[in-house]
Amino acid sequence: MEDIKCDLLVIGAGSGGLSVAAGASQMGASVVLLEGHEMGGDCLNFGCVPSKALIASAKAAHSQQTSGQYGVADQVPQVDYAAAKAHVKDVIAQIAPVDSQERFEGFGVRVIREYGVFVSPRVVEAGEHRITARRVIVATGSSPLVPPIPGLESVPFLTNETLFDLTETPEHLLIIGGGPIGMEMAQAHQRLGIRTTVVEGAKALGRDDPEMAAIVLENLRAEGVEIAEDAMAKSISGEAGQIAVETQDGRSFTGSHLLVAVGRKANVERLNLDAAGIETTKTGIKVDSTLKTTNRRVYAIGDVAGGAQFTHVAGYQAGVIIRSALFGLPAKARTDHIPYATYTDPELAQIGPTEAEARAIYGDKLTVARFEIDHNDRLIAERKAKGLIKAMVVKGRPVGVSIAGPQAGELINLWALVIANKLKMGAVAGMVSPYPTVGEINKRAAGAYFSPQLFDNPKVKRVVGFVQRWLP
Ligand SMILES: Cc1cc2nc3c(=O)[nH]c(=O)nc-3n(C[C@H](O)[C@H](O)[C@H](O)COP(=O)(O)OP(=O)(O)OC[C@H]3O[C@@H](n4cnc5c(N)ncnc54)[C@H](O)[C@@H]3O)c2cc1C
Ligand SMILES: NC(=O)c1ccc[n+]([C@@H]2O[C@H](COP(=O)([O-])OP(=O)(O)OC[C@H]3O[C@@H](n4cnc5c(N)ncnc54)[C@H](O)[C@@H]3O)[C@@H](O)[C@H]2O)c1
Repeated sequence: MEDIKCDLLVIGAGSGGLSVAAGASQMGASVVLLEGHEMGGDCLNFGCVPSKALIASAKAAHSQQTSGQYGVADQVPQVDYAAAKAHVKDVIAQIAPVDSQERFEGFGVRVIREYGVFVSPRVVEAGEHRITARRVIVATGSSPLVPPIPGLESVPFLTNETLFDLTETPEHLLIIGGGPIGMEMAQAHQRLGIRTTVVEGAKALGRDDPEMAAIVLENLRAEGVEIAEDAMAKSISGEAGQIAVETQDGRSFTGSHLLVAVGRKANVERLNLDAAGIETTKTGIKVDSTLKTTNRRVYAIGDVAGGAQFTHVAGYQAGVIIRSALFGLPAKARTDHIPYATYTDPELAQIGPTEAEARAIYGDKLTVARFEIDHNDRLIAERKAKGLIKAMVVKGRPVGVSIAGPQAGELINLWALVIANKLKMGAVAGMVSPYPTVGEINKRAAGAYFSPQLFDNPKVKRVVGFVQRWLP
């Protein structure tokens, strides 16, 4: 057993752990990084990157099928599913060097490719190494939740960890779960020519504003994705190539392949957290607003910390704890300025509370400004003008924004800046956007906030009338 002492021990080389290790080592801390599986974690290997690469294949196929509207004859795309998966692997390989062991060793990080296990509040063992660190950061991520649905264990099924390795073309993909994974993968497969059915126990995209989700779901259904809602999977039967999902209300759905996408579970089992006095909750490791666990020398960040499960959240939290662990400065993690997007077509993006959530919090103080994306000239030119933006505004400041439409994930960036810096709607209204851009949507939403105050205001009309009488 080799004994190692260091300033920071980071457990998990995914989005959160790598950000801490890169930042802390380059600022002069001695850092040990443990990774039991693939460098890069879920995002690079089984999550964001492969899913967005497959969505790109699907978009290419869809463009061929829909080019007739631009005067360029439609064609039936010749999809090679295995080649699309080869493209996915190639994209992962292009990004992998950024997350590689070699790159981190170049920063001076000691990378150990083993799973870490706490043996005491300050000591972690990993293979033949015993590490004592001033501070420990648990960034072990999450894994697909496999629900205890009777029969699931007796049929072959896919999760996000195996889907991107599948090269045989499914004839009919059944997906249990209509969250972001289910809906992104449903549309991607449908566009690649694969019949797709989503079996959702409650409402598809149910975490989003229902009015915004409906815009996305309508388009997915129009493209042929079958979406069954209020369809809680109760039992599963069949065999490879012929799998049936029965729902609680007696419906039955059959497909050739099954993808299970019903949420995540935090990766805590291997850690032996009891030995370190670290408590957990139902969703992950218990942390306070500074991301400290119940062991004050140990932080938890990213998916394992049980909050919003996104790569940019893990990255943001990494910055917060570097401030506190390296410089001893107080640093609290905010959540009000965190955006997220679902990369269906159209996309769905959110920051802060939805309209219903904002009404519950702010009551009469809330104003909701809306702009129909159908009136954006650039999107009209591209025949993609469908969608909606809503800004939830309190005392002139946006607290939340919802966007359903093309490039919603890009458009929400501006609001992330505005909300992070507590800017007012006037800052967005006063900005000049180049014409014709999709980004004008944001300015139009701000305009929609001010127009009742300017155009439906008798006082303004009286003042203008008065001034006009006296102006030379
Ligand atoms: C299909 C899919 C698509 C997604 N798309 C997006 C997206 O578009 N945008 C977005 O923001 N988010 C997306 N996410 C979520 C995103 O992938 C996660 O939020 C992010 O990866 C979390 O980072 P993390 O550092 O917490 O964990 P991870 O990236 O999962 O890294 C944790 C690492 O810890 C390792 N580990 C676990 N236990 C131990 C141990 N005991 N010792 C050592 N190592 C250990 C694991 O092997 C893993 O490599 C997606 C997720 C999925 C599944
Ligand atoms: N674009 C992105 O940023 C992106 C993309 C994919 C995943 N993610 C992250 O990964 C997380 C996990 O995604 P997810 O889609 O697996 O989970 P999710 O929890 O968001 O959605 C799971 C869905 O499965 C349904 N469900 C649960 N049990 C069921 C059953 N027995 N039968 C039928 N339906 C059932 C739930 O009602 C829910 O709608 C997301 O919350 C997100 O944080 C992000």
